Amino acid sequence: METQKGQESPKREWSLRDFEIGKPLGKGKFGRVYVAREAKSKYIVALKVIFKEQIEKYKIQHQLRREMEIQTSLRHPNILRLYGWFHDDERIFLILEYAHGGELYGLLRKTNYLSEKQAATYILSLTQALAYCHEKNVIHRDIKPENLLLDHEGRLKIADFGWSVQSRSKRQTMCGTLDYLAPEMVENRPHDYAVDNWTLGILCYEFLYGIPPFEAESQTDTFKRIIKVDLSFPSEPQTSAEAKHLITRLLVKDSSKRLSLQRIMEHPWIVKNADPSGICK
Ligand SMILES: CCc1cccc(CC)c1NC(=O)n1cc2c(c1)/C(=N\C(=O)c1ccc(N3CCN(C)CC3)cc1)N=N2
Repeated sequence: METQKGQESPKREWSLRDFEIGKPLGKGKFGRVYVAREAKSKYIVALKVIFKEQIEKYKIQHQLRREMEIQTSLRHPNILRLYGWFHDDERIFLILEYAHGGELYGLLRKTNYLSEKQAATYILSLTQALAYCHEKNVIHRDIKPENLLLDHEGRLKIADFGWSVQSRSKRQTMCGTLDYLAPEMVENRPHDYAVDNWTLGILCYEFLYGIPPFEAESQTDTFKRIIKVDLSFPSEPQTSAEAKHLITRLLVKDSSKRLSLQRIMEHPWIVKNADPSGICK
């Protein structure tokens, strides 16, 4: 945590005794996430509890280690902080930034779809976070609405460790949904940074229409629609030509032809609609 003067607190050894545990935020295959309060500073965090026997069982120690090292090294306003971690005999505890606003997915479900200003603001935040990740050679953040949180001011936070912990409020199709995967991913071809540009196109469409563009009854049909880039825009709700232009320039099968992150930030729809502060009231 930052101390009052805002400089980093020294790397100290944390333990469960340092925290008062609150209500569970979600649960799943590897463990649960709770609200927690650090006893001395009263600082609110989210505590992700992962069971060691689950990690041994699924042989993912190194993946977890890599994800934790990446997450600890990332410092960006739109990426959820991992402050530190500790463990006891049977569990590993991740001390995470607490996002008071909950899941963006919840907001999307409640309002069906977002305004162009809100959608553009979140796409800009995601683009800036991804540009930062790509600078640090981190690709393929698993960005789908279920992995996006909102802080107390409504600022977007990418909250994934590439670590699927299923929580109650997640879509059933969540586990293994193909909706967000680029053609090169679903065709199991080598993928690079440009998969994230594709996913930004998917999310922009879903923010504006409330459903991902290639949604279909079965995974096989979604698969077919993705590799065909079978993209069409519903007549409702009305969206601007610029918004459709941006989506069309991202959902391109040839990954080298997708709009770059820099060009997304300069796109007329983003420049006109996004709130640079990342907060759109
Ligand atoms: C939930 C466990 C899980 C499974 C899979 C992936 C992820 C990453 C998003 C997670 N979450 C995770 O790691 N999380 C790390 C987190 C975190 C989750 C979180 N907050 C919440 O989950 C949350 C949810 C609802 C909330 N509401 C308050 C306002 N109300 C009106 C509505 C409810 C407020 C906060 N803060 N850091």
